[in-house]
Amino acid sequence: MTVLDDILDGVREDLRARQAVTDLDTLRERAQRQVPARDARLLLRPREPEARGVKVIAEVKRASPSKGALANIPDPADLARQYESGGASVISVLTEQRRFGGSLDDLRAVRCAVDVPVLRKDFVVGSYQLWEARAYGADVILLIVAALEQEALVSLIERTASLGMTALVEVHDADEVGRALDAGAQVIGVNARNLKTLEVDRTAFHRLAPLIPDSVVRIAESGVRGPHDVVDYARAGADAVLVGESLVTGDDPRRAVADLVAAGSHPAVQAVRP
Ligand SMILES: O=C(O)c1ccccc1NCC(=O)[C@H](O)[C@H](O)COP(=O)(O)O
Repeated sequence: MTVLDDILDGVREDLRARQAVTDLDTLRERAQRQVPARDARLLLRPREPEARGVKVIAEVKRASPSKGALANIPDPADLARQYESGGASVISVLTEQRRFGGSLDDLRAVRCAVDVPVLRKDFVVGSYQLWEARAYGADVILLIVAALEQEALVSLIERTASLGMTALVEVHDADEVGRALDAGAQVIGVNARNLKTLEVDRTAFHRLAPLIPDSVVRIAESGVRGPHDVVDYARAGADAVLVGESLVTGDDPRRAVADLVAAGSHPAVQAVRP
């Protein structure tokens, strides 16, 4: 059994428990009371070329299967405010509880604290979680190709769009890039972390980005240690980087995000983008 399989087993069990407490109709009503989802795609890839550069998606991440406990984060709303004031374009909130220490309450707290779009980062296995995400104020949802059959992926991408949200479709290899494109993904994240071995290979983005058409937003996920990695991903054509560990383990998250944003928007970086 892989780490991903193990995570998915726990996710399904926790999902059944939540479904027993809150039925879909109740969730739908809550989702309909939310303000419409914000357009994350346009923030990650602005129309004006001069506003481009590499954007930063900053993650609220307490723990991980690869590293164990990372940071205490007693007030995720405060951390999200610091990320936003450092210039993050999107805030990612890990809501998986068992391995990442996150929750839907974290998602709600962050949603209430910031104006930028919020990503629910979890292991989605069914549409109930999309309604949940919208009901708690998410604008973006992560869909991991490796965790889904193709039919489910297609239908979850469609459902995400019908809820007004943006699907960030995560891939790890060329086969998954093909599946994401066939399913209609408009935003693709290449995760440098192998979800079977947990090893980080930053060259994955360089290999897979050329397979992703220009019309699709390209995000480099995982393993960003500092501005030099942003510059490196810019060279390979990233529109954005998704960063967790290096932000939550540092002592000044606002400054750390600001440094990444500065690297991503530097004229020299713009010049090396393909
Ligand atoms: O972070 C992990 O160990 C992990 C293990 C298994 C599945 C997913 C995992 N992480 C989720 C993520 O994709 C990252 O939180 C995100 O890309 C940020 O990565 P990092 O900057 O390396 O914390």
